[in-house]
Amino acid sequence: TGSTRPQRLLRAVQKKATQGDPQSVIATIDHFCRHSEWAMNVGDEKGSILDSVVTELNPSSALELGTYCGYSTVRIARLLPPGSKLITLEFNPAYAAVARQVIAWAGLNDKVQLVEGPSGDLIPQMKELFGVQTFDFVFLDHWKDRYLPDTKLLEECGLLRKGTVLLADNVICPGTPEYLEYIRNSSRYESRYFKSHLEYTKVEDGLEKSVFLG
Ligand SMILES: O=c1[nH]cnc2c(O)cc(-c3ccc(F)cc3)cc12
Ligand SMILES: [Mg+2]
Repeated sequence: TGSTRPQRLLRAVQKKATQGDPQSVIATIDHFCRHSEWAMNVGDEKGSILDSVVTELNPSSALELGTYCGYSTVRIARLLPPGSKLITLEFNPAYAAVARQVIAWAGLNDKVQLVEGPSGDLIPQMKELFGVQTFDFVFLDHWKDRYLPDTKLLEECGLLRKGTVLLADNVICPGTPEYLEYIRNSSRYESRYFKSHLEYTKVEDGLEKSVFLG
């Protein structure tokens, strides 16, 4: 009964990062994943692209699918304007428990609502449970086989508006071919691929940014 990798990542954050300082939490996790144990955070290279998309959009309401240890949650929430809200969905309770503590250490509790459960069940409840009208920004980073069904669900539940930006991680590695096929051929989206690398490696990966046209 040893510790898990997410628990060791959390321990590194609580040991080395400054409480209330999101940048130091980000830097600590990147150092841990580069020099101690690889973990599936979006990472610093793709994370910079994520930062530029969020900064340009300045969203009031954002959704993240797949919290894991909270690394991208912290990256996004630190850039949000006062009064805005990031809802992040995680179905693995062990990951959620670690992420709550990482988000708290970064001092971002007032901007983030972490909800445990399967995205397919939670997305239809967004309006009634969290008073969401539509999302300005959605970061897809949970499971490759859920990207397409969850995107269709977001459309059907009226959670996207003209101009909503979807940003999808891992469209090359592990790869989301059905999602790419749909989103790149749909007249309801304008898409662009940002070539990058799998976190902390030289393997190709990238982010797909898609604007919903309504
Ligand atoms: O399952 C994943 N969810 C979200 N993000 C991921 C991510 O950024 C990377 C990977 C991943 C990539 C290569 C590999 F050899 C093993 C795992 C998985 C996920
Ligand atoms: Mg990912």
